[in-house]
Amino acid sequence: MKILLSWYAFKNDFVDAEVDTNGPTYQFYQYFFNHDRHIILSSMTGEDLRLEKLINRLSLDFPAHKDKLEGRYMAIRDIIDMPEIKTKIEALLLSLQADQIDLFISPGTPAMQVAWYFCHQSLKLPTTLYQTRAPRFTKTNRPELVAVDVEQSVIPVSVLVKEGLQDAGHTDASDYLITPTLKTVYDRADKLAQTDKVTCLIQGASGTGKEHLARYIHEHSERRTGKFVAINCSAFGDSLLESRLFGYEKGAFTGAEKRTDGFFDIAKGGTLFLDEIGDITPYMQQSLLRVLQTGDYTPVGSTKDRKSDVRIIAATHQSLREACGKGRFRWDLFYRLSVAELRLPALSERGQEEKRALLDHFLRKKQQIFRRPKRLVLSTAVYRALDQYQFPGNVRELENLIESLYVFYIDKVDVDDLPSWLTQPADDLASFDWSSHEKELIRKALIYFSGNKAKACEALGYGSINTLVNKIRQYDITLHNKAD
Ligand SMILES: Nc1ncnc2c1ncn2[C@@H]1O[C@H](COP(=O)(O)OP(=O)(O)OP(=O)(O)O)[C@@H](O)[C@H]1O
Repeated sequence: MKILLSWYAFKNDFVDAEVDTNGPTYQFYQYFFNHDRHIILSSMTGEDLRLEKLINRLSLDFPAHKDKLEGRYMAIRDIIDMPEIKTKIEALLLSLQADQIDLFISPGTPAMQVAWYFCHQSLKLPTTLYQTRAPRFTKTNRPELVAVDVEQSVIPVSVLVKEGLQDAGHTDASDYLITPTLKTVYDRADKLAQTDKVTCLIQGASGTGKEHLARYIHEHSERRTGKFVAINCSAFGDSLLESRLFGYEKGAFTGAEKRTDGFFDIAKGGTLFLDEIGDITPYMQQSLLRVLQTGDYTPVGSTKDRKSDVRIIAATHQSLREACGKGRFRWDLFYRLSVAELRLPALSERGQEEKRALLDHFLRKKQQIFRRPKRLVLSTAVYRALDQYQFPGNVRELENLIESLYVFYIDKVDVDDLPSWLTQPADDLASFDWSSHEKELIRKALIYFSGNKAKACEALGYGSINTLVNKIRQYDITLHNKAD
């Protein structure tokens, strides 16, 4: 099925509160619409008169398409909050992934357009971005449809968004749910926050709240007036990571058109959070060790050192001690980083009561964010299903689930509304040996792509080549026909 998705334009699709036949949505129907279905998105929670008006008018003027039209309420709290918009359309796009999806990006706020762009670039779904050129800018005096040519990337969207919005994160005390199993770790974090630059290493599986804890330390320290800058080290190769961290001089490399600050400069007086530190190469380990030992760093292409004034908080999902034992990570860097070590438990280690407490916490939080008058009510069967589900993606998976329920449901949720993978009987998966399955997949991908790791990495959907390299090492995979 070929689906068209678009926001409607609050201003450009209307004149004097009536549908504008020269507006982008109307004109799309006049000239270009050849789809099986069109979902028009509204940022409101419901009862959006404009959306109803637009759908009625399009149905009336283009009766052949009447049954293809559908309005969808996305309840965006702040129409320029890109991460919020991105999260919601990401959930929608994933639910449509079996179809061909055209994204008409002309209508909507700039944040909505950027969110389409990020989702197109990173989700790797069969999406195409379209915009229209208004008649006054075309030779034919008719609108023109322009496909936006954007390469899809292997860098996860979280990295792109995080990088683009370093200042956007803001939390208050109620954002931190400190349940009994987290009490000791957050108490230690409080003590650490009282020191100025003491470095810290947070260990925990993906989604357990490492960045959340790092932000807590920052916000409870004297450094809270400075910036909290987060970077996912595994998403970058050496030269990109080096230039992002330390900055660069004009002309340092092709494309370095002006002197640019790095994250050490931006986070001056604040905190630098280095996620997935275990994935950095020996070269970058050496560079970081130098900053930690001497307090100096050198921008790429410069001969002058700069003084570092950041607290470094590093995080990893793997055991760095083990990596050091195997010679993959430097012990001296490990000791410098782990002056204070904090470990976050997986959600499965935290017990049912804490899982329920987190569920309630996110039901409450998301109600505020979505500005819903009432909290979403989950049926007893939903609670039972969630009790049984293991949440391998930890707190993040649980939070995303509640968020997507708020996107699609207004008042209550029953067990049939849950995604099917979540309600599968647990013993279907209990005997599933993920490691050997993954090892076999990697081996086959490498053989298929004649040992080319970049292609295998893309096909397997790993965010970075380092992840693949580490897994090859971890599973001890050897190929006889290596050719990369
Ligand atoms: N104690 C907590 N209270 C409330 N929300 C939390 C808590 N811990 C984590 N979260 C939420 O869970 C989500 C995942 O947390 P976070 O991004 O910090 O995980 P992470 O361990 O850094 O993940 P990754 O390793 O994949 O980067 C975030 O949206 C965060 O707000």
